[in-house]
Amino acid sequence: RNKIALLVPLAVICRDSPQQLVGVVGLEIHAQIRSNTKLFSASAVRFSSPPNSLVSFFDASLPGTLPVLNKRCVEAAVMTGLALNCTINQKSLFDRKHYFYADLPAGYQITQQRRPIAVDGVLNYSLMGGKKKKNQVVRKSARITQIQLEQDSGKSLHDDLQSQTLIDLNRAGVGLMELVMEPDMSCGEEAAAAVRELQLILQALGTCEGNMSEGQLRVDANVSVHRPGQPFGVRAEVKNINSARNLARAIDYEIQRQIQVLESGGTVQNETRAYDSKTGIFFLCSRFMPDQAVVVQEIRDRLPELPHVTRDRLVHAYNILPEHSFTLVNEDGLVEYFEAVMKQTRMNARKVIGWVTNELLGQLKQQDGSVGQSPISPSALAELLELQETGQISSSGAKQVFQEMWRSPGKTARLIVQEKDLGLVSDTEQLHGICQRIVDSHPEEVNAIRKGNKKVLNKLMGLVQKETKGRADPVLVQAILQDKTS
Ligand SMILES: Nc1ncnc2c1ncn2[C@@H]1O[C@H](COP(=O)(O)OP(=O)(O)OP(=O)(O)O)[C@@H](O)[C@H]1O
Ligand SMILES: [Mg+2]
Ligand SMILES: [Mg+2]
Repeated sequence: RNKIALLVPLAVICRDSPQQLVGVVGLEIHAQIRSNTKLFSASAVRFSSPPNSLVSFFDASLPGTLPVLNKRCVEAAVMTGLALNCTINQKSLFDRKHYFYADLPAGYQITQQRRPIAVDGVLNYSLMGGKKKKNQVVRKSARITQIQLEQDSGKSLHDDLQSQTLIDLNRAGVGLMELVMEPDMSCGEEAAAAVRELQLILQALGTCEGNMSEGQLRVDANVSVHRPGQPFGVRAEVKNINSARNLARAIDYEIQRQIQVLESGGTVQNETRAYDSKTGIFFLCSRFMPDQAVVVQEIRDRLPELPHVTRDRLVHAYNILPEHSFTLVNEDGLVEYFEAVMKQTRMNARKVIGWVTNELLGQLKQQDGSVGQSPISPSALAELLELQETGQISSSGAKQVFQEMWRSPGKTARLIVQEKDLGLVSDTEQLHGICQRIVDSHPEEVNAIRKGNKKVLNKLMGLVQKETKGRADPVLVQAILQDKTS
């Protein structure tokens, strides 16, 4: 069950060329449904609880117990299906998938195969690419064959010292959505971008927490290679991947491996699981209860703003670049932070983006922190930006203040400007004096300016700023220097 992929960082270029063998990738994604109770029983769903403390008779498959379908799980799957442009089947059926494994006490998993809850969807996602590489948003899509509701299995805990395996059934019966996708992708980078987008959508919907390292989102990658125009090759399955980055690496490694196998005259083996005989239908026999009805239209009305809509909205509302909308949406809490700052400052959005993505994210990345842990609140940052915007401090001064605010949380920008004497020097007389000294000591530059080389003026402005440690009011300095060199 635990095929471990050997991970070697390799990049596969996502490009079609008629002679070359290229990768074909289809994902199966298991998303644990965010719900208080399991799919068919009232046991609680919780992580890191004592082993076997969340197990009802049904979860342990004791005879005489019956499943009761959890409405919340159905709603989550319907909502996810709607967000992914699926058709919702008004009537769907459960099937039994029989296989024998210690952490599956019934000997079968209740899943959906023939008539799943949602079908025919599409996941739209984007990559950073383009000719100049990585500065253009390239839009892609991958079709979703179906979304099926199914039970999670228990967990096997291997005790190597005593060479025995212990079973924890806390996870047995937790609701999963399996998203089966068409083989529409061609390399690891695409798969990773698609999974990241899906993760954002699930989190926006609240139907799955989407944490890959905790196993809430598990991705199996089916990988094959072929020559474009030819039928697909035999697929191998790569499992147990715990991050989007490792997913990309594992897929690219597998594509390269298969290309090498084929080019050296070998054949790719279809590595399938031993336990997937798909027999038997399971009917959920229950009386119709009106309060248990799931109304698709009601869920459609409740859909929250999805990540691609958020990105479009940000681009239009603030006139920012598409790539910046990706940065904002990708970082948990950053959209809210940015919009809160925007409400409280007159500074232009693109300048604010610079502050948020360079200064704020830069600091957070250094400390491996999240936006929620920023010692500088949106309103504190807005206050600082206002000082810059109204010409009370220069942009380099503002950056110094930012660093100081980071070090001493609670101190306002205004206070730091006072304490450190970082305010802009706009005392005309004082600036006149400084400018005169610079003009007197640089006759060649002044001559060049008088002959029409206006660029040299910037050099003089730089010298004034050097003398005032970047605190001179740039507008005033420019006016004074222009006057003195005309
Ligand atoms: N030639 C191929 N190359 C790459 N991927 C493929 C190819 N053919 C099918 N796939 C992908 O394989 C996956 C098949 O998933 P599906 O759940 O239907 O069957 P399974 O893998 O046999 O079942 P299980 O759920 O037990 O893993 C899909 O994601 C599909 O896109
Ligand atoms: Mg599979
Ligand atoms: Mg499958």
